[in-house]
Amino acid sequence: MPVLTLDELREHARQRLPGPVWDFIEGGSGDEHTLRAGEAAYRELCLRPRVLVDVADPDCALELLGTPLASPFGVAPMAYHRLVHPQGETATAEGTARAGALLVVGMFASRPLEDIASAGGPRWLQVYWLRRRDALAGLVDRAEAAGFGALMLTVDAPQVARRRRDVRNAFALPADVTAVNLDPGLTERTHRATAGSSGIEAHAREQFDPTLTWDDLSWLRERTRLPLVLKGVLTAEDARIAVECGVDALVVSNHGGRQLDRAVPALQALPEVVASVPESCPVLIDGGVRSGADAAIALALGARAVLVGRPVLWGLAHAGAEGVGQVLGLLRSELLETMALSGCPSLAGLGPTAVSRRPPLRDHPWPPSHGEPSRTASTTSGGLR
Ligand SMILES: Cc1cc2nc3c(=O)[nH]c(=O)nc-3n(C[C@H](O)[C@H](O)[C@H](O)COP(=O)(O)O)c2cc1C
Ligand SMILES: CC(C)CC(=O)C(=O)O
Repeated sequence: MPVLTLDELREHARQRLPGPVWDFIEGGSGDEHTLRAGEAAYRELCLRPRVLVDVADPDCALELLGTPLASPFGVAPMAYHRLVHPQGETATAEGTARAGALLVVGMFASRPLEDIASAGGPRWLQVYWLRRRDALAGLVDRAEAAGFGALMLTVDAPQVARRRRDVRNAFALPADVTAVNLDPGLTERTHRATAGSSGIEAHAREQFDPTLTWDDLSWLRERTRLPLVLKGVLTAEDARIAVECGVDALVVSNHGGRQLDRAVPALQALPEVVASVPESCPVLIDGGVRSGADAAIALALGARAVLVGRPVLWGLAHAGAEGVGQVLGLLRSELLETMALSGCPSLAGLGPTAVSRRPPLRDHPWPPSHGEPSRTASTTSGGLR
């Protein structure tokens, strides 16, 4: 039976993975409020389809920071793919390359960068700011040598948030899953949970540098010729500073609800970030994208591309490279269908007027007063406000 929805893949993955690994992937921080709100934000919006437009040949290819992509989808950086499949990131890279999507490899990848690069698809590297600046520098040099197209610095994790599922499960990495691109001394702590802390949280508290400020960015900016992308920006204020600091692109993200609980949903933050940066600074988004229609909504509100996290791990757990290809292929075909049925055959045609906020039910007078101007005309007829 072919897999028709991401939810089906999720269920296959849930059945296959050990409970604590499933919880590590699916879980969020705190009360998981932001985790739930991230997906729900997409359900609050609707598409405003236009009709009688030639949609015989919808096209969703694009170029992002010089990287050509078959669709505006990328794999969000995620640690330790070998937790869900023995081939880990090399299988993810194969599936992503076949789909012509972007792969953002995590600093805590469980396969060597050079092996991942051999799949040949478009790839960027994500890093955290470690106390050991030499380890960060070494990775940047390797990424350049291995043909990575950009460097993404995650800035929403001065420390890793408490994720209660992981604390309850005393989650720690199995001995055969490690961040192989870093010196073993740096990652040894991930294998040991202690009372009240998962191995991952304890490791990050030791290794992540919480003193990082905007002033430090110049070190990284000068260290690499690669475009620099900041991941984890949620406000217009920070977006403006990032551009002043020479950042080339932004990812609007709350880390999939895994860092600050009660942080604003990424979709809600997107318009203010887009409005505060120049056109030359692409804005990406991640968190809660579960269908091509979700992606269409984010693109209409100004995202240049959409990163997808957990669903890619569901596909990887289910069927390795093939499963990753299924996830990205499904999203691309759903997006193309949404574009065709909305009367938007090109990404350029997807703008804010393609989206409308779903008005609360009480705003629909019933029975309708035909001929009377609708009380809700302003919310239903002019796109998103
Ligand atoms: C298992 C897992 C590991 C992650 N590891 C990282 C990481 O190493 N670096 C990072 O910047 N974000 C990491 N993230 C966050 C993702 O990049 C992304 O922001 C989030 O998963 C997007 O939400 P989604 O899963 O709803 O698509 C991780 C997410 C998950 C689920
Ligand atoms: C190793 C972790 C810090 C990876 C991460 O960012 C996450 O689990 O969300």
